Amino acid sequence: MATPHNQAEKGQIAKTVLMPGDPLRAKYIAENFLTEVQQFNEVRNMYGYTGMYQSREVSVMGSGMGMPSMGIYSYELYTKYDVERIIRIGSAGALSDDIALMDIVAAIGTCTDSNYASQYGLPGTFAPTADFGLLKITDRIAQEKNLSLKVGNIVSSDIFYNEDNSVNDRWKKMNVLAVDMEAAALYMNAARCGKKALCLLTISDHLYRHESLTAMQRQNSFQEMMTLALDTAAACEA
Ligand SMILES: O=P(O)(O)O[C@H]1O[C@H](CO)[C@@H](O)[C@H]1O
Ligand SMILES: O=c1cc[nH]c(=O)[nH]1
Repeated sequence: MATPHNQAEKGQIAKTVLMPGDPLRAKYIAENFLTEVQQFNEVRNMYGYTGMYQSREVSVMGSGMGMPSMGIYSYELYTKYDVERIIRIGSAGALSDDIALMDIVAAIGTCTDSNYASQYGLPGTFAPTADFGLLKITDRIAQEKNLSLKVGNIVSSDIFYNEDNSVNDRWKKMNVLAVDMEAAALYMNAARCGKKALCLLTISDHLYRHESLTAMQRQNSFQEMMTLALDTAAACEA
């Protein structure tokens, strides 16, 4: 049953999986928020765990950085392990003047500079979008918790260190809120596999104000996003 990247047996992974880029963030969630935790993967140190949260089974696994890595892990979860929904919980750089450090962004859609969609041979440009049902649940929970959730478009880039600063200006002019590196591959895999996905991002850097979170702010604000994603998972159908 194992894949080249995941040693789990079928049945060891919950229907809903939270995916941070960093496998140590997955470990942190398992250790601090889940009970009855079982580790299902350590291949390449891409840790994966299943446990209980509010009486519901939830898994959490790292995706690694970039679309090829997210592409592999999410495709395997959807197609080999019968996972129904994946909620990415990542960090992002803000483009918009209306977004502040520690804000949580929910990506209703994601642009990309990657050619990931070329595999589908489409006669035009594909628009990767979040699952509306998941997004509605997250938005409702955020309102109940009085959290500032910014819902909008993002861009998933293949390039972290871009020497051309004008690239950000051009996305910003299209009202793109923030930059990550994985959401587009996740949304495309979900669409292709007939599954559900949502990407939540905590703003760790502002690319115009040149601000970034301290280690302590990072930990606290990521915890808000983690509980928002876990509460969303718990509110989903089994
Ligand atoms: O914090 P994560 O989820 O890794 O997300 C962001 O951080 C990494 C870059 O530092 C990229 O993976 C980007 O998408
Ligand atoms: O600037 C940033 C910060 C986090 N993640 C990104 O992809 N870019």
